[in-house]
Amino acid sequence: MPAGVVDAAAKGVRLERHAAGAAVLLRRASGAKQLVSASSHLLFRATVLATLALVVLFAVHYPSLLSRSFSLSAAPSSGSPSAARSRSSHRSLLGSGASYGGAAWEREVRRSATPRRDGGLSVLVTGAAGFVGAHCSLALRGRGDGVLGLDNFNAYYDPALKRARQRLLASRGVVVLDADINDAALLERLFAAASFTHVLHLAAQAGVRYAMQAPQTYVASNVAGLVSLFEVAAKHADPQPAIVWASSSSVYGLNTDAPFSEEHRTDRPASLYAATKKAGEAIAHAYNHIYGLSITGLRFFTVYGPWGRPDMAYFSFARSIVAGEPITLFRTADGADARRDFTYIDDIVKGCLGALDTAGKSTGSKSGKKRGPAPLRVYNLGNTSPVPVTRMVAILEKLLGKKANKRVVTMPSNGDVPFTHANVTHAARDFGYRPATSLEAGLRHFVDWFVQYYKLDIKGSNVLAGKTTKRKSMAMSAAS
Ligand SMILES: O=C(O)[C@H]1O[C@H](OP(=O)(O)OP(=O)(O)OC[C@H]2O[C@@H](n3ccc(=O)[nH]c3=O)[C@H](O)[C@@H]2O)[C@H](O)[C@@H](O)[C@H]1O
Repeated sequence: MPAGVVDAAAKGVRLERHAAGAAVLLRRASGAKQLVSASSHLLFRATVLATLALVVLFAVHYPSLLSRSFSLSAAPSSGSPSAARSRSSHRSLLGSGASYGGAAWEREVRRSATPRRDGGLSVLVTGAAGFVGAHCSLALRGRGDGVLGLDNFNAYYDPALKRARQRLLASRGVVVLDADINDAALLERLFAAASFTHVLHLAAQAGVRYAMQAPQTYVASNVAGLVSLFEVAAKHADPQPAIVWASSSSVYGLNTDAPFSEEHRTDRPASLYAATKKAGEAIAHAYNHIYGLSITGLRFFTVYGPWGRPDMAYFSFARSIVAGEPITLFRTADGADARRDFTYIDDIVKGCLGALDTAGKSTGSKSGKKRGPAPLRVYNLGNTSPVPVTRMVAILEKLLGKKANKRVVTMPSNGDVPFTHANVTHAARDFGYRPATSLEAGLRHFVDWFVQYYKLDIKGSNVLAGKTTKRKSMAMSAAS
């Protein structure tokens, strides 16, 4: 065979081998492709299933977040009070979301909300585990009204104190749900479960100076939360309840006319706290005007007493005096003592109940029609006798048997106002409000409770401020 033919034949054989090899490779590649395609189908299905499972889990644990509810928060650094608050609010959403609804839950709500006397009120109390909320809830229950409380148990101050108040209320038959006023779905269910005649809306972010640290929490509670409540009361409650809510003496801001009267200017707030309360009064006007909601705003003046708020000066000073720690007293730039119209809790409770009893009915309905104008009221609830903060400290020193370690500084520009002084003639005229407790008497009641609650050994000064110990069973003054 000629060499050229042999070469060509050899090339042909090699080509055939290559072609066969390529075919094998192609078959293998196509097999691999099928494998890849099959596994990507599997992967896709697994991803879809996992996503569905996550959605189901999310829906079970966070139903409020899937509804119309919302919650604003600052971006707190971890460990700050606002971080704790935000964590707590997260927990409360879990708590309320996971547990509300169902026949047993509705029975509990109705049982707590049902009056036990003829003509009794049925009151939804927001912030019921708070200072004023707990006292008012007990007083309402004490006279036979139905009370259902809610509270988000945030950590602005020691939640253990709020839990202790909740336990006390439970022992008197008042249920306080872990719930946030921004949880619109929950509020709707509450109004569907019980026919509340009234709402006593006390849930709020309190504290004048803390507003500089956590501004968004004030907007979330005092503005968004108020709107959330008004929305549900106006559009979902049938019949609409009458609403009494906590405004503040701080709305008078830089007002210098004294005593402060409801006719005075309130357009110069000195703090964001005051501004959110003033915004609340404007929002109340709009809901009254459009939806015929009966709304009463109460301007509280520095409320104090047993079961009080540990962030307030009288309470934190008592702790510091007992612990031998320094206290800081603010003086105005011209050297005057700051003065407050300190108002005792029992007087405030009487004012709140008086406002509820005289509230007048809402005139709107779920359909959006209102039959006519509904009451829109605002009242000062103060003591009518301002006292220098230095005098308050002197009374505490006497009651605690120990001198304060005082540091006096010029009042920082942090939202504080130099004095407050209430004119209460409108509240006296409309529901007989007459404050009857002197600061000496009121602080005595406070110190009695304080010593008992924290199990303090005052005589031996053997105490640790800030330590919460197991609460002794002790009645609230408002209920006794
Ligand atoms: O009526 C209200 O609407 C508000 O009342 C309350 O605010 P205030 O009247 O500012 O009470 P509070 O803080 O106890 O300070 C009392 C006095 O102690 C002085 N004060 C305070 C702190 C301090 O370290 N040193 C000091 O001298 C201070 O200068 C002041 O003169 C509520 O907290 C608020 O939520 C709101 O309800």
